[in-house]
Amino acid sequence: MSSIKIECVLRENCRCGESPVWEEASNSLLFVDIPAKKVCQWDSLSKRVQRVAVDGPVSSVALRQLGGYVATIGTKFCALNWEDQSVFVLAMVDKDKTNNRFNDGKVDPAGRYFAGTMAEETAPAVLERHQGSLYALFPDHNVKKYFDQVDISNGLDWSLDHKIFYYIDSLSYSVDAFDYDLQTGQIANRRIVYKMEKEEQIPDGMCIDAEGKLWVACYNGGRVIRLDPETGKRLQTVKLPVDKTTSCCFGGKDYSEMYVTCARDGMDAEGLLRQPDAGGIFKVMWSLGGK
Ligand SMILES: O=C(O)[C@H](O)[C@@H](O)[C@H](O)[C@H](O)CO
Ligand SMILES: [Zn+2]
Repeated sequence: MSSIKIECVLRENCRCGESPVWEEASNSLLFVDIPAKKVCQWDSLSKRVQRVAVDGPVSSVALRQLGGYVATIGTKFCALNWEDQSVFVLAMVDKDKTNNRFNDGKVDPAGRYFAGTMAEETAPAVLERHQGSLYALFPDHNVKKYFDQVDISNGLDWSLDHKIFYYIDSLSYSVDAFDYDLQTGQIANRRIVYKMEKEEQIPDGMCIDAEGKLWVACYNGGRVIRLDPETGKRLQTVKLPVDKTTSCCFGGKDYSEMYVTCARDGMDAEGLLRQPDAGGIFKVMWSLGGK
């Protein structure tokens, strides 16, 4: 067994930290604070943070090939110019659903920005149900709608051979898979690969590791879990000192570390006293010997 070290690298007090993305070129971690309407870039070398305020709840951020970023803000797919902090709207979805916003999003290996929507919450996981849909912004800026009836569109990623798309609708309490066609961006044949156990609570953000295993952040579960999508078995549990773990990504040197975001919203005063690092950015490190 290898040993694990967990460290809060940034006490950012995010209301709802989300969408951690490693930016190799700048050795930094990008993330958002959804209700605080900000996109952040934490430089892992200088430890400095840059924050860009936007005009709506920003639920995901991704790297753009041209430089700069793309982000989902409110119900809009946007381009974000980091230098002058300007936002350019690329497309809008759910025009008939004024209470909706985007939630988690990620870019597929062919440059399609997948992101799903949800009704705005009145409290964490309390919302009008079945209001969300899953979309993708294609490189030509056309938007494709995949399906609707989503409660809380959340974690997503692709298998290493790009033939499977993994997806989480949080209130289904499962991690699902679809066949994926990278050429066309089509999905098919939805099935469940993992059902959450009770203490694991609500499945939220997700990423895949170099061995093709899935890592799922468990909101209210204070942990990330490693799953084998082929057998449907949980392989590992990594507990964090905060309950509202929202998402995870690999980063750092050779992508050997994991970054985990979390939330403060929904915690009472006593909870915040017990978990003062809630809303911070956590780093998980494995000692030599791998996972
Ligand atoms: O982080 C997200 O994906 C949502 O925007 C959050 O609000 C929580 O996940 C949700 O409340 C728990 O399901
Ligand atoms: Zn999420």
